[in-house]
Amino acid sequence: MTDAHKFIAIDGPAGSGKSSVSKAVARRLDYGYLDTGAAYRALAWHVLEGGADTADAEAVRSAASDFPLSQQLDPDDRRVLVGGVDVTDAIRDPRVSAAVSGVARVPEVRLQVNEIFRRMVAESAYPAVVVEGRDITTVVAPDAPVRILLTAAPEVRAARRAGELAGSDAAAVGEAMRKRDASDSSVVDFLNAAPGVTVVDSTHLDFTQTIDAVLAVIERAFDADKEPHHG
Ligand SMILES: Nc1ncnc2c1ncn2[C@@H]1O[C@H](COP(=O)(O)OP(=O)(O)O)[C@@H](O)[C@H]1O
Ligand SMILES: Nc1ccn([C@@H]2O[C@H](COP(=O)(O)OP(=O)(O)O)[C@@H](O)[C@H]2O)c(=O)n1
Repeated sequence: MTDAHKFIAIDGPAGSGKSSVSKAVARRLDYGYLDTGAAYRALAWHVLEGGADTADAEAVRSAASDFPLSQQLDPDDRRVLVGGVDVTDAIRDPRVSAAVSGVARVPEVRLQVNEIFRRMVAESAYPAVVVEGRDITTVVAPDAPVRILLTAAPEVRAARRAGELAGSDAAAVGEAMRKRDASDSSVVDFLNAAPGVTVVDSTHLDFTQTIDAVLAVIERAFDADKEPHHG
């Protein structure tokens, strides 16, 4: 059994604002923050570093069997290490973004990293942890008290992501994101909300409004919990 009650689960496609919004929400509430995509990215980096291709499922399984990942739950410590090597910046490289879906497609790897995520949350001293990814609301913590799907229109997501990568053109970034979302969504559905999951669509919300919308969902869920139960 997992400590499902400690999960604030947030899923969504690339560029929807999951990391930035989740981090801000965690800071506001003094909660932990876990970027599950960073773990998949770190494993993709690890496969590439070993000279293999992430399209090779056997190579991915082999890299996963020796994957010394170190990640913190502190929203202000974004460092990710693999075997003592700081890969924080390297895992954002377009080369890793292009390779990561190969890693995410291997079922045994998903089971393995899901256990890492559940253990990190269960063992943490934080009262709750904002955990963001693709399958947190559906697979990793389907019993979480708060489950949110963060979305935004594809062109808005592409523009936001392009704004982060210096010198990149929005069309190329959009196309790379579209490809990755298409590949990822054949593994888990993060484009449609599962029953009980609240959608926050940030297409027409600025950053602060999106944080407030997520905080409002959390507040409502915890207030409803405090209501006396009748019948
Ligand atoms: N509602 C919003 N309005 C404008 N920009 C946003 C909004 N939400 C997030 N951003 C910005 O969009 C970019 C992508 O967000 P990010 O959190 O990295 O998305 P994800 O983790 O879903 O890929 C970041 O630069 C972030 O600051
Ligand atoms: N829970 C998760 C999180 C990420 N992933 C994979 O990891 C990749 C990187 O995730 P990310 O959250 O860093 O991606 P962005 O949304 O930030 O672009 C995704 O493209 C998926 O292939 C996953 O399969 N399941």
